[in-house]
Amino acid sequence: MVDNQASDSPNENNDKLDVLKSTQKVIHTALDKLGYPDEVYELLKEPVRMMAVRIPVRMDDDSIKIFTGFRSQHNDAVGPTKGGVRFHPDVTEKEVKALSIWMSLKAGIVDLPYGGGKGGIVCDPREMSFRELEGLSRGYVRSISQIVGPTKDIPAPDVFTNSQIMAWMMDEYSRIDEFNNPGFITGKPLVLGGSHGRESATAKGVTICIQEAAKKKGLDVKDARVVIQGFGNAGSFLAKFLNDAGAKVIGISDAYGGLHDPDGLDIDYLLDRRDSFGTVTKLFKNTISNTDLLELDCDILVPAAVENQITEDNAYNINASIVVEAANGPTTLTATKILSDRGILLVPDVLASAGGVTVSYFEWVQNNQGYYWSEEEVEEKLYKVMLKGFNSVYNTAETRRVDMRLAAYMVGVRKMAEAARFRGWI
Ligand SMILES: NC(=O)C1=CN([C@@H]2O[C@H](COP(=O)(O)OP(=O)(O)OC[C@H]3O[C@@H](n4cnc5c(N)ncnc54)[C@H](O)[C@@H]3O)[C@@H](O)[C@H]2O)C=CC1
Ligand SMILES: O=C(O)CCC(=O)C(=O)O
Repeated sequence: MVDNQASDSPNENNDKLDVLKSTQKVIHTALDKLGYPDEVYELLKEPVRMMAVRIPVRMDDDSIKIFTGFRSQHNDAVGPTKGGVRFHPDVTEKEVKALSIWMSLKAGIVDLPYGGGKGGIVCDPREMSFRELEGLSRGYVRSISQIVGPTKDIPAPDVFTNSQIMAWMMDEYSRIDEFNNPGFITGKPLVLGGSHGRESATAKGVTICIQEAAKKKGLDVKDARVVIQGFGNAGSFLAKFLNDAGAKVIGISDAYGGLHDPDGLDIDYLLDRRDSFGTVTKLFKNTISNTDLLELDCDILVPAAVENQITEDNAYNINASIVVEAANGPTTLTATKILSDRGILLVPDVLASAGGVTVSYFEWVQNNQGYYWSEEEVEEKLYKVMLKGFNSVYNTAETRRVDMRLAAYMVGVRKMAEAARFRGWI
């Protein structure tokens, strides 16, 4: 039996889905286990900076709509903050804060010279035109321009944002700065200083974690049955990589439902038919719910969509021996404990999804030096970084007898705490 970070009392039901509270709880436990005093927790439990903005956008019908956006900078002791921008109707200030804390932890685990940042806008880009999205992207950059920049805070893509949106944001920032500034943002198109391999980097990193986790469980990926929730940037590339590696992808889903075929889905066909928001199931009559998808009998389950998908309500019904979190925050703390007690190996988000920010770092380095790397160089470097991150978390979990999430927090928080101490902040 390993030590788990969570044990909620029954009257704390809402708190269990509060991603900020739960991440604070694990940070506290991780710092305690590492022997840091309480001041360190007081510093790290909230972002050092949080900006809320109101963005007016002229819509296609000539009306003006005001959108709410956020940029959270968790901690910049190690270096500039870094993290994606999410366009989603469910974005909240608390969620963006938690997402920025997770970015700090990722940077610590894969040893990047960054702290964590994250942004979000409350909107549904699936219902906006191309021109309205451009107005919103540019308006967001104007609103946050004072606190971001290539040596301050570097945005990137996340849910429902892509390389086109990064291009508009880079162009707007370059106009404000009166200087062509590709290092302001990552995840750009290649012709604007993007990096080879960034688009598929998150899925590549997840694939490396799956391969390593499978070895630990004595499972061969090419014999594995895989279920993936989410068919966007992370989920669709992952389906492709695993399918190409010989695994049988038997279930995938998007926001509207899931597809299941115990003999394996035709991934190349689905990739061809998905839209730019990762929607594909609308084209099919025989779909299953996301709830049923998560409970399918499989070897490897990958939540690659949104938060709070595996909770105490379904954790006992998860039918996989390995769960690898491509999404940020898909499993609650209570569910983490249930899965761990059931002997399911859970590779946590802050490790598994760190491939994206790793190649974003490579993109920023290439922009700063004006010298660009081949796809092979990027892949080789990403593999080394992810393997090292996986091993340090796995070994910490083994030696400290804690679950992989707590181990990842222990590895991730240390660099930040040390940097803050050397700077004389605590
Ligand atoms: N894009 C990146 O580089 C990185 C993404 N992530 C995380 O991976 C997850 C997925 O992100 P992306 O693939 O980039 O987003 P995306 O926008 O490309 O795709 C999102 C997918 O999730 C589905 N989805 C949205 N809401 C859903 C819901 N309520 N239930 C079920 N499915 C839903 C969408 O239909 C789509 O298939 C997020 O948690 C994100 O933060 C983590 C690290 C890096
Ligand atoms: O590529 C980046 O800088 C950030 C990616 C991101 O937002 C994430 O890992 O959640």
